[in-house]
Amino acid sequence: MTMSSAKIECVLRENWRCGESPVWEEASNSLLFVDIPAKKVCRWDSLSKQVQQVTVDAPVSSVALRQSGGYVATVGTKFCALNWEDQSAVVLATVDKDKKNNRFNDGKVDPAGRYFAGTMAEETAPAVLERHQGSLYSLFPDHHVEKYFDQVDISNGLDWSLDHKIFYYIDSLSYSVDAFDYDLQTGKISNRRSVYKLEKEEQIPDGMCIDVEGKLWVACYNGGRVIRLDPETGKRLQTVKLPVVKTTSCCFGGKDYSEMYVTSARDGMDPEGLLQQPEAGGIFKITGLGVKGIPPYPYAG
Ligand SMILES: O=C(O)[C@H](O)[C@@H](O)[C@H](O)[C@H](O)CO
Ligand SMILES: [Zn+2]
Repeated sequence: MTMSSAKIECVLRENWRCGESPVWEEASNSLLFVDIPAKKVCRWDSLSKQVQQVTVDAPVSSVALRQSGGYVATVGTKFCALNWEDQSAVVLATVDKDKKNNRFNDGKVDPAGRYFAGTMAEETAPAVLERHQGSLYSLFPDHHVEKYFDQVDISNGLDWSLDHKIFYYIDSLSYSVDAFDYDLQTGKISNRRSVYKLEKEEQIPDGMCIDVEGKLWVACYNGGRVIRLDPETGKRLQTVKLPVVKTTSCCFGGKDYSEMYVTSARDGMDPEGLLQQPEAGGIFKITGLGVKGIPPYPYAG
């Protein structure tokens, strides 16, 4: 597989502690993302190169567009609506009320406008946490929450097939990319199976997105790469290495969604690693991949 034309550029070197949940906002030519432990939602304007930030009151693990304006975000164990202008967050629903050590992790909106996000126990160090404490949820447009399953270790990447009939999901510590049958009408999932098991050097699967050919891109935490997978054959099609090891998530954006943006983390790195990887915690842009992505779905509530 050729990948020689891919070009990688660090577009933002503000050394985020744990960048996550990149989302392209076409209307503002911007990349939204979060810094989880810094409790920040960030918006990088790709034209002016300026970053705006909104600080919330708990770790913020994902952000998504909202059809009626503004954004939604998962903050602590709350689904919130975020007003960018006045920097206010309004709670729409709370989960895991009996689990004080839990927080949300990755989240994404489905093609019908439901906001899916899963939880995990708070980590004492990267990937070190009480196991099986998380669950997967979705916030419907009417603000009610449905729970899909529990026993999750680190709820992470998620996306839907182009025909909306499959939901792809990563529980990081299973080292697997899984698929479910998806019923877009009801938002129900069934028939869980694995479509790809990570190889040792690929390390921990984290964020994920789909491209226009229906192939999956998975950011490999500690693996310093994004990999492209064919969920039908279970084969890896491509590996793109980045100059930092803690690659956390990826999305397509830019003109016609022809660029890929990759977030990264610096939390958990020792001083020597930070010296060797000064761009750790930066945001990267990959061009020349030769495949495009699709626009993110906005939350419909
Ligand atoms: O970014 C996330 O999804 C988690 O919140 C992170 O803490 C790491 O991914 C995790 O440590 C590695 O699995
Ligand atoms: Zn993640």
